[in-house]
Amino acid sequence: MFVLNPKTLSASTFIPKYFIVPPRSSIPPQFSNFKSRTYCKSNQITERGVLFDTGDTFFRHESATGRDLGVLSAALYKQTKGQLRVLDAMCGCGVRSLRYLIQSKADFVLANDANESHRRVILDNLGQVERFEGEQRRWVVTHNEATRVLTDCYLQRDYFDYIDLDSFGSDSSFFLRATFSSLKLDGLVYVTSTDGFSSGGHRPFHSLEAFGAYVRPMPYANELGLRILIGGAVREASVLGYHVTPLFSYYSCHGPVFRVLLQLKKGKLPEKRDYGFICYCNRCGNSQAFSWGKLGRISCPCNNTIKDAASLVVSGPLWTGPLHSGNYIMEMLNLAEQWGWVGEGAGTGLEKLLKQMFEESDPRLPFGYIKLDEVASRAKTNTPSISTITSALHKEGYAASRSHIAPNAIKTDCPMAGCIRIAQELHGC
Ligand SMILES: C[S@@+](CC[C@H](N)C(=O)[O-])C[C@H]1O[C@@H](n2cnc3c(N)ncnc32)[C@H](O)[C@@H]1O
Repeated sequence: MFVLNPKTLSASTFIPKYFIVPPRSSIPPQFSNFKSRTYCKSNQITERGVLFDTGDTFFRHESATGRDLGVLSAALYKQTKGQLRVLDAMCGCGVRSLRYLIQSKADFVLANDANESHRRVILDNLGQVERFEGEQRRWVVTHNEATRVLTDCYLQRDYFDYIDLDSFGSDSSFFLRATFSSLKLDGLVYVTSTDGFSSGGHRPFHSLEAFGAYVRPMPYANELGLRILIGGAVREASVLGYHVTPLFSYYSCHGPVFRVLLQLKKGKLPEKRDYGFICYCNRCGNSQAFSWGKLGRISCPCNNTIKDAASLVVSGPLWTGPLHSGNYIMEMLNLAEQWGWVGEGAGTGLEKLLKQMFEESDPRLPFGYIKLDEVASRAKTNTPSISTITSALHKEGYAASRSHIAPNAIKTDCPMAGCIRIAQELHGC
């Protein structure tokens, strides 16, 4: 699709064509399903002190935490790079665009939604920015199909610092190549998937199409949802000669919603072992990650071999590396503290989440999580409490943490047999 890479050509000025709105008939049929689903009738809502109207657009209160994380990361970008141009490619009522302008102090936001009927509510919401700040307009609203907007920006060498892709299902994969083409190097993409069927391994051929990963049922399905989303992005970036790494990954059961913040860099993935396959053994409950070279020769320490396909399950290729950067999560937590979003009187949700993400970023912790119900059923005991089993694991020198993805699970480098033994010892067996 893209032959020239203008990022490597000299920069030139251009006249943005954002106001050109194509007739609806120019939207390809696969994107014609733009009817807004009204989850919340026209009403005014305040999110972290920002007032906006949801109109008749698709809006979910439950996504507020995902929006908080986006706003924090965009603000950190602005603080470190000194500039911030955001493309909110599927803006709905424009709440994110508004928050990027007001809270992240974006220099410019292009708010796009293919559904033209959202125009009034988006304009009203973003119109507040000038009313309160009395400054020149820093935003533009368009109603194009997202790939067209992204491709136009790429062709005009109008690169963005931060692109928010908040699409339905597994659609985001469709936009990734055009997104990476219109993003600055070191720029950030905040991408969403709501495809819980693929991560559950219920439609491996669909996940293959959408994310390039053949996924089969495994106990840590919701982590797989994040890993196939990142893995799909790694694949798309590599086609263009780039690589991406996640700064944070966030799962919310409301939807479900999988969100990752990716940073674009030039060249190949530095750590090849971060992209590969994972294998789960139904017989012993252990998991392992492995690269292309070992595919076909995989066996489990319990002597289960790939020939016993029913009990040794392989998924991939997908992202097998870290889900978060610990340092980055700390920076987000510090900023959230400065803004009064965490700490005394701020509610515990965001603080708890960021602290759990920080714990999960311990490099000793492998991919996946172990559900304590599975430990209990293998150990034939009652389910141990998370705090008891994690402190027992720490005492034995293992790394162990909660998982923000699954409330009744732990992440640990202790093999399943060790967890079973500890659970039995805790119950005096
Ligand atoms: C999940 S909603 C966005 C919600 C919004 N970002 C928020 O946080 O409230 C997805 C939006 O994408 C729009 N949309 C769907 N497919 C699109 C496409 N191909 N191009 C542009 N917009 C699209 C829909 O009209 C819808 O408003």
